[in-house]
Amino acid sequence: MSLDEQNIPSEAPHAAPMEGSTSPSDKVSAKESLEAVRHALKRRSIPCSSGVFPLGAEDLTLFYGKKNAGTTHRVDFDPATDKEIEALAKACEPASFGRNNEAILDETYRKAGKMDATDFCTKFDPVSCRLLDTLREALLEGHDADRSIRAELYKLNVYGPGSFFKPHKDTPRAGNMFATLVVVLPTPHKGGALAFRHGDSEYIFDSAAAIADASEPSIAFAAFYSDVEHEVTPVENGHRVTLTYNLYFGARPKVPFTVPMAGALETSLKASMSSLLSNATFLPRGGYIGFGLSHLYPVSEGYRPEELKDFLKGSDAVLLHVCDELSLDVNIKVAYKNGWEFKDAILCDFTLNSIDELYDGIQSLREELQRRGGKQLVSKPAIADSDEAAGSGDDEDSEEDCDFDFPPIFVRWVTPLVDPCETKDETMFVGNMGNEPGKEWMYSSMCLLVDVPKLSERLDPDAEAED
Ligand SMILES: O=C(O)CCC(=O)C(=O)O
Ligand SMILES: [Fe+2]
Repeated sequence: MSLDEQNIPSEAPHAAPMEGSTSPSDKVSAKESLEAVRHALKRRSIPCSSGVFPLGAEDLTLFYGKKNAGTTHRVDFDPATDKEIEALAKACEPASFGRNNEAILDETYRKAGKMDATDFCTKFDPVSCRLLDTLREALLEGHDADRSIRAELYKLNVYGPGSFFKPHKDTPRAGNMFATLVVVLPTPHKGGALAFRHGDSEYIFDSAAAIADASEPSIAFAAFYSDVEHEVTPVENGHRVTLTYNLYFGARPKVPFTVPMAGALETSLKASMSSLLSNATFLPRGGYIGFGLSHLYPVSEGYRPEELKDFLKGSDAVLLHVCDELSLDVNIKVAYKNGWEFKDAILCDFTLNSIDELYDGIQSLREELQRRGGKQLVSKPAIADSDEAAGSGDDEDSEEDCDFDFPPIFVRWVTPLVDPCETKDETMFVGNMGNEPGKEWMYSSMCLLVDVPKLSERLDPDAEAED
């Protein structure tokens, strides 16, 4: 089960499975099928897997010390003494955060100690203790479940009383970096919960309480897609010691190890999409439908959005898989927009970076996007109110009466484009805030553009287009 698949309510709007059907559905309206597709994809659950993992002190021994400092310290969590933890806290440096390329020290935003991975060594290994195996099922889709995940140790952090880290997304460092793992070591403390936000949902994981309540010695863990907004709430007492890992997609095995299983999301999405596509009132003459992806994805200058097909997360990966199963032609596009509205967006199959530095104002950006082949987006409702009543099901994608600077592309949106800067805390601009400076890779809002064939071809895929 993917992180996004958890908590899928069983009550979904009615959608008749139409797989294998050769006649148009007259029982379920296109609107109902569309609602069922939207319902399946709704960002209702937090893409996070968290809990406790039983582990003895012998697996947690920590050594630390600076190069050429002459001394190395050892901490055993059986349990560690206050003196040992205080010494560890003292050996840390103040943790900065990233705003674009800048490393910023600002204790009103992040108050914690950090130790770089070069200055410590831990016996804890998420691979050999099988924590990563436990997480794999939640992190990867059924069809990806035998894919390898590489865990790169990133930092050790110590949060003393009053320490916290305000909302941010974790800075992307590569196209295949997709998730973060936080491991909370068993030291007595209170507070320092991890709070996550995605879409309209919020989830709080009180790791301190989880460790205290565990029936056997345990660490606490939380693994989440790195573009999911998260924060560490203030530590009330004691010290919260964490190890963080960046998780990367490994290569897919050439021959699958296991027979892939469809999850609940895949099953309901495939049924509702099949139902929609076989409805005679839905786009009888064909056209593009767009799905704003639920997650943000790292892109860098010159990156081709199509490369992302290998790195989609959660429900986005399921959506692509379902489109493939339904033999639909799918492209990934990036949307560049003017201001905070997508109404003037330009859809591109190339990416730019450092926009503000490279282009002098929005007009020259538009010109550059046009020069590179970007298309002016004309958004349309997936089903116009009049469509089903009129029975025509598709209004003309007409250029008449419209004033286009350059070639338009007409898209009917099933799910909206996500604003990369959306945050619950409107006093902050989290779009460029990360846990590390860096602008080489930036999160971008992407969409799947699906080319829906005309009705006769949908119902009989073997029939050649006659006109
Ligand atoms: O320590 C934690 O729980 C999370 C820290 C974090 O969010 C980060 O390092 O980016
Ligand atoms: Fe973070």
